[in-house]
Amino acid sequence: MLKEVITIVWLLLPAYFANGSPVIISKIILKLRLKKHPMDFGKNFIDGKRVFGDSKSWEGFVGGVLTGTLTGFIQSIYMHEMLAKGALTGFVLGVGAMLGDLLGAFIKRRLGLKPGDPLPVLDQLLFIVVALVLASKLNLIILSIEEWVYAIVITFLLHILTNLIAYLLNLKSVPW
Ligand SMILES: CC(C)=CCC/C(C)=C/CC/C(C)=C/CC/C(C)=C/COC[C@@H](COP(=O)(O)O)OC/C=C(\C)CC/C=C(\C)CC/C=C(\C)CCC=C(C)C
Ligand SMILES: Nc1ccn([C@@H]2O[C@H](COP(=O)(O)OP(=O)(O)OP(=O)(O)O)[C@@H](O)[C@H]2O)c(=O)n1
Ligand SMILES: [Mg+2]
Repeated sequence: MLKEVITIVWLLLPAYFANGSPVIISKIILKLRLKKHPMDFGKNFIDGKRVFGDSKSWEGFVGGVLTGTLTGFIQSIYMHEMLAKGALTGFVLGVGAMLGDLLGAFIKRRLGLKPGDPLPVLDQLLFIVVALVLASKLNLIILSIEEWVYAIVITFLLHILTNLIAYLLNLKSVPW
């Protein structure tokens, strides 16, 4: 059981770090009094609400993808595997995580939820589902049904834990 958990967390680590990094990157940008650039350029969707909202910035997205890529690259050094494959897998998991997060924000805005409002399950899981679907479509990571179940349960629990930590560390204004 523990072996499976560690294997899955190791596999998903680029997506985890990609998803967690915008929180830290945002804090750094704020501390440096720099400006974040919203991915929707401040525009509204046809329903008159913001497309994604100010919570989705280009800096966070690019930072997340770079963090995922770097994580995959470092993993392949540690595992003495092909560096290019590790970086590519990290890049794909990073892009998938950021796209999943973006899709979540799009859905939440359509539902009239403000940035930071909770949407349980979607908040915790959409990023990893999109990352894994993208990685499997590109034949980089193919999980069995059992591994999918592990991935969903572990991510759900880790997301709650890390968001609580981020809140306690004053990195997020909400613990979710
Ligand atoms: C890896 C294993 C087996 C266990 C990890 C146990 C654990 C609790 C690690 C703590 C990770 C950590 C450093 C937390 C600090 C708080 C923090 C900054 C969390 C990130 O933000 C929370 C959340 C944002 O999600 P949301 O935008 O969707 O609301 O991120 C959720 C993250 C996950 C679900 C995956 C778990 C995350 C990790 C294991 C590591 C997170 C890594 C970082 C935050 C470092 C980012 C690196 C750079 C370069 C800034
Ligand atoms: N592409 C991204 C993703 C996240 N973030 C930063 O990371 C924080 C936490 O991300 P998340 O929890 O996904 O956003 P929420 O604040 O919950 O907003 P939303 O309801 O849109 O998910 C965001 O507030 C934002 O400061 C960012 O700048 N750019
Ligand atoms: Mg959130």
